[in-house]
Parts: sequence; structure tokens; C-alpha cells
Amino acid sequence: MTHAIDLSDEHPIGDLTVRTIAMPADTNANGDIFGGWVLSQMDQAGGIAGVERAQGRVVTVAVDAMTFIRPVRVGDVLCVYTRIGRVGRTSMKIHLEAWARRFQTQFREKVTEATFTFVAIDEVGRPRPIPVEGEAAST
Ligand SMILES: CCCCCCCCCCCCCCCC(=O)SCCNC(=O)CCNC(=O)[C@H](O)C(C)(C)COP(=O)(O)OP(=O)(O)OC[C@H]1O[C@@H](n2cnc3c(N)ncnc32)[C@H](O)[C@@H]1OP(=O)(O)O
Repeated sequence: MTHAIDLSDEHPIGDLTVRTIAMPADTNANGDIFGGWVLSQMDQAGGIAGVERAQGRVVTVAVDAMTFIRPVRVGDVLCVYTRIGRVGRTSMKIHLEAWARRFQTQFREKVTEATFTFVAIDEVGRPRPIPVEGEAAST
């Protein structure tokens, strides 16, 4: 049987989009970092990648297949990698991996992965077509 989580992954897939430090204020009652904080960093990374691809504003419409593989701890450097997946008319899937570089070490491991769907929106929040890659957005 194939396991959904590949613990043998050694290298992140995608572009490094967000890098930040997990701080004491982000901890849960167990002393680890809140999953919601990690999700927020991934949302921001996906948003940046989405804005670049859609050449303008985007919103998150769905979060799928989010898997928390290992905890993040205070002092870890969280690195979020993004990869654009399927692009539809106004929406796109962005695959995200969050890796933790453990506190005061060079050791890093994948802690969370997910697929987010972003929708390109116009100035009043309506879906707008995503430009063909490499072409300028129409005004
Ligand atoms: C140059 C570089 C600088 C970089 C520097 C940038 C820095 C700046 C970064 C900022 C980064 C911010 C990132 C924050 C991201 C949030 O946190 S946004 C806040 C949370 N999200 C929201 O509030 C969104 C609320 N939802 C909505 O407003 C509306 O539902 C939406 C998203 C506009 C869609 O409206 P709608 O009427 O449902 O639209 P509809 O035409 O039915 O569907 C549109 C598309 O969405 C798809 N869709 C709709 N629902 C779903 C669903 N549940 N699942 C999957 N797909 C769906 C449809 O299939 C369709 O896709 P296409 O076939 O066109 O490809």
C-alpha cells in the first residue's frame, strides 16, 4: 500500500517563497507551534506565488489535502516552497511544502504539505481570467 506521506523526501519541491522564524508567541498548549500559524505562512506564500502568476490580486478559495507531518518548534526556521499546479480559467492550484530548519542546526525536514486553490479577482472581488503564462494581463 502506498503511504500518503513520503518520509524519505530529502529535497523540497518548488520555489522558496517565504522564510520566517517560529517564535514563542506562536506556540500551542503543548509547547509546539500552532498548526494555524503554519497554515497562515503557507497561505501567504501561496498568495505571493498566486499574485505573481495571476499578475494581480488573488484570494484563497480552498485548502485541500493539508497534512501536518511533524511539529514545528520555537526557533525553527520555517521555509515554504510553492509550485503552480493546474491553472484554470480564473483559478489555480498551488502546491505547498513547509520545511523546518531545526533550531541552531543545518538539519531540515518537511513538516507540512498542502494544495491551495487561489482565484484571481478584479478590483471589486469578482473572478477574472488568469493571463496566459508570459503574457501581460489585460486591463
Ligand atoms: C509581483 C509580485 C508581488 C508579490 C507580492 C504580493 C504580496 C501580496 C500577497 C498577498 C497574499 C494574500 C493571500 C491572502 C489569501 C487570503 O487569505 S484571501 C481571504 C480568504 N478568502 C476569501 O475571502 C475568498 C472568499 N470567496 C470569494 O470571494 C469567492 O468565493 C471567489 C473566490 C471570488 C469565487 O467566487 P465565485 O462566485 O464562487 O466564482 P466562480 O466563478 O463560481 O468560481 C471561480 C473559480 O473558482 C473555482 N472555485 C470556486 N469554488 C471553489 C472551491 N471550493 N474549490 C476549488 N475551486 C473553486 C471555480 O472552479 C472557478 O475556477 P475556474 O474554472 O474559473 O478556473
